[in-house]
Amino acid sequence: MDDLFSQIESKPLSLLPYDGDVTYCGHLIPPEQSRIYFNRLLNEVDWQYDQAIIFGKHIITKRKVAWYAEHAFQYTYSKTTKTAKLWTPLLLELKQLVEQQTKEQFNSCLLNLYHDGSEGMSWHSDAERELVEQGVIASLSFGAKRKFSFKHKDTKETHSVELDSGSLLVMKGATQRHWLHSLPTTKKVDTPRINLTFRQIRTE
Ligand SMILES: O=C(O)CCC(=O)C(=O)O
Ligand SMILES: [Fe+2]
Repeated sequence: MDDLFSQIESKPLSLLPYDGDVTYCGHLIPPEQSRIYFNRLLNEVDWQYDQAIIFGKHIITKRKVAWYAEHAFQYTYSKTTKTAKLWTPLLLELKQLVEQQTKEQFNSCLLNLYHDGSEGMSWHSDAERELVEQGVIASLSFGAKRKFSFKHKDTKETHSVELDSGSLLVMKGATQRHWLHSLPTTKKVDTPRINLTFRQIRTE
């Protein structure tokens, strides 16, 4: 496992022209290994339908989610509070891969399971007060290739990238302050995708 990176030539691509720092590494994990990770994540993660309160209404999302961390942290978004489950060996293995590549440390991970292209995530930024300010978010994708977009909050400029299976996208610096991101829904994709966003939760 340790020499996985040295086997793969992957020059990260820089996506944003200003006000943020996003890099995309298309082939962090080779296709066959990515397929194995996808299946293991599908079977081993404790997937749940996500709940939120939006305009006072209790909503249950179509996509499934899970949240794991080094402690039973609590995290509030869309007016619902979630408690983290503790790292599993599989998630620790993926965390180690991501930490080696980014030279950063992560203490939690939010996972999303999109059953097909009819499920996505609308425009948002990840700057909840539980997160370290200007912390790094490392996003690992498996399964169906999906478009991922950024939109500047003031200029409305947009930039998109196709997130492939086994790819890593790293968002840091002022990115969350100035840019929104989304996973648009699409009729072109009829297979599932799993995404892991490794995050830095404030501990003090
Ligand atoms: O599925 C993705 O690629 C992105 C998910 C995301 O933006 C999030 O979980 O905050
Ligand atoms: Fe996000």
